[in-house]
Amino acid sequence: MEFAALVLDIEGTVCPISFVKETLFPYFVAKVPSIVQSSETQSDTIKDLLSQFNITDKDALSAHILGLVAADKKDPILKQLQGYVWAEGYSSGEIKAPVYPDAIDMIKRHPNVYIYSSGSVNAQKLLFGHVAGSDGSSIDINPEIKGYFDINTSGAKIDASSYSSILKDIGMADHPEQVLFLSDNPRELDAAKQVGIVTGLAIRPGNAPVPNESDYVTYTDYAKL
Ligand SMILES: CSCCC(=O)C(=O)COP(=O)(O)O
Ligand SMILES: [Mg+2]
Repeated sequence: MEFAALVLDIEGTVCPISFVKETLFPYFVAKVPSIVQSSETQSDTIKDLLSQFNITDKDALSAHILGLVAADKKDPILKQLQGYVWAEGYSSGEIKAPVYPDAIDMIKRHPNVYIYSSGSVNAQKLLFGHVAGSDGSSIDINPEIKGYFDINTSGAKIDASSYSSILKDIGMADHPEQVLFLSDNPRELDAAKQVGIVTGLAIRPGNAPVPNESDYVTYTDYAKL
C-alpha cells in the first residue's frame, strides 16, 4: 500500500459539490427561519449554538445565518448548527449522500482513512451514515472510517498548522510523506504540502476548474488508492 493513511475532504472529493449546494444547503436554508423564530422550543444544543451568534433580534439572526450560507462561509458555529439541522433530513430518509462508488470502495479498502471537512464532525458522521446505495437503500460506512476532523477540532483548512495538528492526532507527525490528503481545493492542498503531506487534486464533474492544475497530482478516480 503506497500510503499509510488517507485524509479525505468531502465536498468535491468524495461527493459532488452539487449535493452540498443543491441538497444540503437548501434543506438548511428552508429550516432556518422557523428554527430561529421558535428557538425557545429547540433542543439545548441548537439554543446554545444560536446564542453564540450574539444577535438577539430574530429577523436579524435569520438574515445573518442565511447570509453566511449564501457566502459559503466556513463559520464554526454555522457548520455545527447545519449538522444538527441536517440530522432530521437524514433520519427521515429525505437526505441520502451520493458518495462516489469508487470513493466508497477506497474507504472500504484502505485501513487508515480519515476525514477532514469544513462540515462538522457530527455532519460528517451523518453523511457517511446515510450513503445512497445503488438500490435506493441507505448504507452506513462510518465503521470503515478511522477518524474525523473539522474546523472546530483542527482549524481552517487553508492553514498549514491544521494539518500539523491532524498529523499529530493520527500518529503520523514523523511520517507526513506517508499521508495522502485528497481535496478539490488547491489552497487546502498547498497548506497540507507545507507540512510534508503528499497531496492529490480531485478532478470530478462539477468541481471548479483549477487554472494551475498541472502543478498537482490529479485523481479523476480513486481506483489505485
Ligand atoms: C459534512 S459535509 C457538509 C459540507 C459542508 O458543509 C462543507 O462546508 C463542505 O466543505 P469541505 O471542506 O468538505 O469541502
Ligand atoms: Mg472540498
